[in-house]
Amino acid sequence: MLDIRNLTKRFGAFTAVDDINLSVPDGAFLVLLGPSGCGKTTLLRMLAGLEQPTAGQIEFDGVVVSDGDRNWNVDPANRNSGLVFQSYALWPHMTVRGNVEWPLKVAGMGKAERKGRVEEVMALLGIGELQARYPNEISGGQQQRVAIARTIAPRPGVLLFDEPLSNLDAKLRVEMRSELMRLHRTIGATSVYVTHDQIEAMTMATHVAVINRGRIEQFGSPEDLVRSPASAFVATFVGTPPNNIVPITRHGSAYKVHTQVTDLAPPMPQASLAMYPPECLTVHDEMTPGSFAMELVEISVIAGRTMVTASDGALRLTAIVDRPPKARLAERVHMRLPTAPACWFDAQGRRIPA
Ligand SMILES: Nc1ncnc2c1ncn2[C@@H]1O[C@H](COP(=O)(O)OP(=O)(O)OP(=O)(O)O)[C@@H](O)[C@H]1O
Repeated sequence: MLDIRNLTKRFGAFTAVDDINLSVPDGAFLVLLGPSGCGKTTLLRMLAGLEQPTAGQIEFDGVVVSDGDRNWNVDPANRNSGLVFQSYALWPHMTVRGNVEWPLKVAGMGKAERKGRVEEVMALLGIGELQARYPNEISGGQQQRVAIARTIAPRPGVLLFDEPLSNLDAKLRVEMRSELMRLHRTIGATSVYVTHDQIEAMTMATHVAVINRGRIEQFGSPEDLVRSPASAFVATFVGTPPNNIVPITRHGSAYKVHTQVTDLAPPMPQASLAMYPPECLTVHDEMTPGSFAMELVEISVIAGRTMVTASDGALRLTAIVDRPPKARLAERVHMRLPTAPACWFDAQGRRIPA
């Protein structure tokens, strides 16, 4: 079990990680998801022991490995964790085999056992044939495999990944994603994976912590986040494409959805943002009752359906529809919302309970 309690990291007056609590069971694949600068790398570095928490504790399998309140930290090499970086950080003067073997040598493993383990992990990552090559003689994707093999060789209980696929091209990323999931199933180590790519998070995670400004916005399964986002931030950060959030304002005795007067009444006075999943919107070539005239800004085919994004300057809406509109880019389309939103948020983006 990985347990994080009241974890805080301040750099001077700036709080990068703000009182985070979460725990995942053994073998979980936890993804830390959030926009640039939200504190996810700082959190991962504290898990790795590279950064000392200002307050709070980290526990691996019931053993405290970092304690910010006591200003105490188990050394990165002695906390039974392994870190895979975005840059592969392989030793350039060592062969593939040498790189994978290195941490085992450092750990004092005997020669015969070492040989067996190196063969085993190289086979697991499919890099056996590259063993005599040097890092500059193999591709980026192969280097990442070597880096992963080197990290898992000493059998760490917790595997930490810092955006490990971000330097790979799109096709290789998808392949490596499946590869990492296979690896996770095989070795079963609890994994923590940092990314700002919500697709990666949604496909790989058993648990996702969405982080915003150093705090957890929501912690749950990928399904929870899409079906039941706890905040407008989560609703617009996850999902392919993400949900639409539309402002609802008072208009005399009635309400307006964006610019249109509506019969819709918010469930509570403070409900001022309505969420509409993209598959619930319709797109029309002509004006229809309640539709918004907007400029078509993006159109693409996704799995045989069409994703249409249109904007009127103040609001941007995305719909997933079966048939593309006649309009071309920069031309006018008419976007229509369903009668009722999927859920409501207050002006601060907090979910209003149904
Ligand atoms: N050593 C440091 N000194 C001062 N501020 C820091 C330090 N390290 C990180 N920060 C700040 O803490 C915040 C969180 O940084 P962090 O690297 O954890 O973000 P991130 O979510 O991983 O972002 P990215 O996806 O861009 O890597 C940022 O505002 C960053 O500028």
